[in-house]
Amino acid sequence: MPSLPPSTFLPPPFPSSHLTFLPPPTPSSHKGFLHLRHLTIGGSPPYFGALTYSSSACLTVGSDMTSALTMQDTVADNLRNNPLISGEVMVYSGDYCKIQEIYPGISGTVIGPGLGRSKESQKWGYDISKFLVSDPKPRVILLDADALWTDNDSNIIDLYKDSIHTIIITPNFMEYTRLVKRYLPDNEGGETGENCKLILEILGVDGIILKGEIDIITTKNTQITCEVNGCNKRPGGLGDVLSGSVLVFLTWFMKYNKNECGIEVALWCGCAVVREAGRRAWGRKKRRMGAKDVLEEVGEVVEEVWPTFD
Ligand SMILES: NC(=O)C1=CN([C@@H]2O[C@H](COP(=O)(O)OP(=O)(O)OC[C@H]3O[C@@H](n4cnc5c(N)ncnc54)[C@H](OP(=O)(O)O)[C@@H]3O)[C@@H](O)[C@H]2O)[C@@H](O)CC1
Ligand SMILES: Nc1ncnc2c1ncn2[C@@H]1O[C@H](COP(=O)(O)OP(=O)(O)OP(=O)(O)O)[C@@H](O)[C@H]1O
Repeated sequence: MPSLPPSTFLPPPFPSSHLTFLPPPTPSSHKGFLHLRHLTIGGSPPYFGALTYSSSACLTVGSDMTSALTMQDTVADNLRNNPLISGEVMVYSGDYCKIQEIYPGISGTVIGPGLGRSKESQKWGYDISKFLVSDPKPRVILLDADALWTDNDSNIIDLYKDSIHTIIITPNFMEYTRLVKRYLPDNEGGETGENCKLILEILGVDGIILKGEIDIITTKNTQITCEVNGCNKRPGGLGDVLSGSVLVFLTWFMKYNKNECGIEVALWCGCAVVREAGRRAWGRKKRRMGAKDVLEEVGEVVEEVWPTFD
């Protein structure tokens, strides 16, 4: 009987002192100030689960408040029943009213989980992206899943090229393959790590997490891997848990980091936490493990690696 692989969370592939960027708990901070507010955008039927996983991960990792924006009332109703989504659940179908109201308080956004690939949902994602990109205050924006879909006349990702914001993309194997085909057609057989660097430059983004058996993290300055032991099953939704988790670590890093290191540290933390949570969920549930079980472990992992003291 194979036993659970051991935890390989620590040491990280950089000095452990670089892990010390999480906000110090204090009893006096007001809502959204210390652990920040986040926004997840996507979720069209039948994919509202993806948006739920991503938003829930934000809160479980430690966000003060997470809001969600979707295009369908039915999706919004489902999200409203999720106690982990403590912020507004908004439906956008024609004007930016509500998102404009809350956006000034948002530190970071994920766009894409369950967004869908139909013409209608891609156009919706494109319109929202125009709003996100045009905001004059630099923020963190993470493009995941269907925000990376490239079979359109106008691709969402092209809007984010060289923007003032910190832009991260988190493709899975297929999403990455499509990006290489679209943006590096002559280099399809190229070495993966090398192609990641080229894709980063062509897209004009700040970071790429290529998810897989090993997560390859590429930034403008470096490339590292996250090889923390994970789970032996790939239930749908793990990538969504990853996008919400990475978002929170990165917004914390942007606000609180005082070490001499780059954003790859925050990206690695998000990947490592989800992989370690996956290892624990696998140990507990084996074949019946789902993304929800991983989500349940994420907060424990964060607390063990970065304990809070009263
Ligand atoms: N709960 C929800 O609501 C969730 C909703 N989600 C939403 O689902 C939608 C579809 O997303 P996706 O990622 O499944 O679609 P896509 O990119 O076409 O990949 C599928 C194809 O890729 C292949 N394939 C995959 N990995 C491979 C590998 N390593 N190596 C080789 N092949 C590999 C695989 O081939 P197969 O293994 O089946 O032969 C299959 O054909 C999307 O809208 C997303 O937002 C998800 O977020 C999940 C949770
Ligand atoms: N072969 C693998 N071995 C170990 N971990 C993996 C493997 N493939 C992916 N992972 C981990 O699973 C997580 C999600 O990656 P995955 O490729 O399943 O994303 P995804 O397809 O976008 O997920 P989703 O189902 O949410 O769309 C990442 O944390 C990644 O590190």
